[in-house]
Amino acid sequence: MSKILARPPMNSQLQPISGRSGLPLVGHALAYIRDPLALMQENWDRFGEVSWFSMVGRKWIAVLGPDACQEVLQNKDRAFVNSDGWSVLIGPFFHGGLMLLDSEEHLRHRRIMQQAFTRTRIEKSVDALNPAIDSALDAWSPTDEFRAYTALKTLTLDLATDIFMGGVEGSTESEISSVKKAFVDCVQAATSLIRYPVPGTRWKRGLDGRRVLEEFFRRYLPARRNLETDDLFSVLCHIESEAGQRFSDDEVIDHMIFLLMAAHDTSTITLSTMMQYLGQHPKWQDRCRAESLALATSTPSYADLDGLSSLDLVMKECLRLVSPVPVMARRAVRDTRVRGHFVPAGTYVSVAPHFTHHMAQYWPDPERFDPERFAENRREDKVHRYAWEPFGGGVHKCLGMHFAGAEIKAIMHHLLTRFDWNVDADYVAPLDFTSLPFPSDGQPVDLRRRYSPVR
Ligand code: HEM
Repeated sequence: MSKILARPPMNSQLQPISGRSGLPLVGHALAYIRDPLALMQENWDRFGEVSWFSMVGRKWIAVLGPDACQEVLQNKDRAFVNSDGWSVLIGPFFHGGLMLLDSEEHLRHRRIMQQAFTRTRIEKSVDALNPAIDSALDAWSPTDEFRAYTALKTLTLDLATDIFMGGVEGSTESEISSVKKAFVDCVQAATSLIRYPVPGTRWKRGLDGRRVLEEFFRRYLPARRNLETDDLFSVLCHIESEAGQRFSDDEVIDHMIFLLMAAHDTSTITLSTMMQYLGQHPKWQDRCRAESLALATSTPSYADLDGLSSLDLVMKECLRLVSPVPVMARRAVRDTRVRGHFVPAGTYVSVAPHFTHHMAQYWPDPERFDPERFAENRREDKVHRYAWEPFGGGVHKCLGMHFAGAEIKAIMHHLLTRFDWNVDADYVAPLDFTSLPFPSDGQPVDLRRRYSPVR
């Protein structure tokens, strides 16, 4: 049965938001985890662009379609905040991260952090990534049931500790592995159903993990302040905005913990989606491999990676098919409107690019893997400014998107030149959306060592 969220003020001409509460206690949480697209499609069919649904005792509005997403993300009247929205999901573990800040504070931090993602810095990161990827892939042992997602997750976490922390000279191997575990605990805690620090729960492990990460970064921070190197940890200690503002020690720590999270699962799922579809479409795999081999190097520069045009089309298509951040959280801090609907102060808002990416109105045959839709002669993504929005939009648009593209292409370049792989044409990844999407079977691929690596 549908109910309205709140009655609009008299004479406002605004529509109420209709929706449904789902199962007792859990609401639509299980339906979302299993198949968010089906849940959103049902809301779209029944209620249109703006509707409400319930998640573990809390009502959220679903903002669907590019027009509605654009309105919230552009946030012209500043009625929506990130902090109160994201905090209920990940706040205790990732507070202080750029995505959880608002208004002037957000602007100040973003202006400083932008200096960490300039073209020159990304070029240096690519130079550091190449040998790290190369040596990590030496450890891959191909099999016909190789768990690609699982291996990619380890790879990207290793790269993050290398590239983001510079290995942190002086730290021991056991310290680094406890940091990795603490980080994973924080990520997993964000989706815990029990949200109290009861011993033995994911929530408690997450809180403990946060403490481990804080202590670790605080211990090594003075050395990073003293010596400027190219890793992100050191960079955050030294950058300043054009107005000369810098991060305090606490701010560096908060940002490091958040950036590890922002960079890790998002890149991993993109890579694993690319491996899946390239495994199912050998012509595309050959085409991408031919471009990579033509570079004839195992140390491609950022510009080289930029020139891998087929890989770029594949990456964009995979970001469309499986959006690493399927929904973005916001909260209304005062009464406002979305597409003519009344949104009362306090409403939790989920903006859903993943749904837009599968709308047949904008993407012909949306479930088909068709990278050419992004080619210059088609540019289906241009049909609406917010038709393709895997990196969000507005003032919180992903700051790491160019870094992410470079890292993903660098890893794919190394994979394509070393291996070929095959995935059954009928395989459908069993995606779990408990947090960011991941294939619950670890994504098996038939992986073969094909070429001796280009040196
Ligand atoms: C395929 C990979 C990635 C995807 C799809 C992705 C997606 C997103 C999205 C959708 C947002 C906006 C969230 C919102 O508006 O609430 C975001 C924000 C952010 N991302 Fe990414 N991201 C990726 C990789 C990265 C990487 C590699 C980094 C850093 C190294 C990064 C750093 C950030 C930061 C700092 C923000 C917050 C920006 C702000 O609030 O001003 N992301 N990302």
